[in-house]
Amino acid sequence: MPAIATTPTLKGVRLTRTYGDGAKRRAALQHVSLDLFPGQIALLMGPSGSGKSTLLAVLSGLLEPDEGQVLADDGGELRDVWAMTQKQREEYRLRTTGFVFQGFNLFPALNARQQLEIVLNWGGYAHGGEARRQADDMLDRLGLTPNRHKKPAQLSGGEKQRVAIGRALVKNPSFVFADEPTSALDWENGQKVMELLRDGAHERGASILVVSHDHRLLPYVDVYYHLEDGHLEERPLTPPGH
Ligand SMILES: Nc1ncnc2c1ncn2[C@@H]1O[C@H](COP(=O)(O)OP(=O)(O)OP(=O)(O)O)[C@@H](O)[C@H]1O
Repeated sequence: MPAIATTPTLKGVRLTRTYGDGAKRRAALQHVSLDLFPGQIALLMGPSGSGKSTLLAVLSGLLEPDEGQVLADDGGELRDVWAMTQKQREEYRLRTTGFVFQGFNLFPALNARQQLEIVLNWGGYAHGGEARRQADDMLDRLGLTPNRHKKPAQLSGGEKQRVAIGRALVKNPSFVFADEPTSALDWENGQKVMELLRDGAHERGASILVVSHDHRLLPYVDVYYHLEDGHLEERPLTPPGH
């Protein structure tokens, strides 16, 4: 188990988010605070409708909270994500954040290598031959070299999710947010995906937050949060008595 830094790279501070108006008003998050650390993979679980996707969207700069702050380490300085202009926030997200979704969200017209190259091109990380080299290097780590010329329609679910993880990690992001990354996969491929995400945290120093319903993911993470009715608590990784 690697040493996890003691200074958080992302701090969610007393986050509250409600949906609807009047009698239909409902709090999806109520004063939720949590810290994410570099080199750490965290799991967020909770019943359906407990606010997991809302928390992920707020922390990743996609959904504005009604109250509270999201403070992110950006170049050694803690910045309030929701005090940035929209343009600053988009630039910050592009520079610092990778996403992995249940439905893979790959570009249908691009092959595996191009899915990674385009991220490097758009973010200005690498171009031309250098982008291709970095994309191929990541595909090799993911065991996808024989598939690098295939488009999503020619890949299995597990292969598509591995490409999606490569796309999230190739720019060496500070944060990776993964929403149900294993739920469309069989358990064998689900385990591979969790190993790759764990390596992304432990070897590349990313802060990774995985949202899932699946307790089998617990052995792959460093910390476990349970969300219920908009309230968050940290729980032990090993249940009492084990
Ligand atoms: N856009 C919206 N408008 C109104 N209510 C919403 C909206 N998005 C979410 N909610 C409500 O907020 C609560 C939390 O939803 P959220 O999607 O964050 O939960 P979740 O834990 O991710 O659920 P699941 O595990 O089913 O994906 C739910 O009661 C949901 O119905």
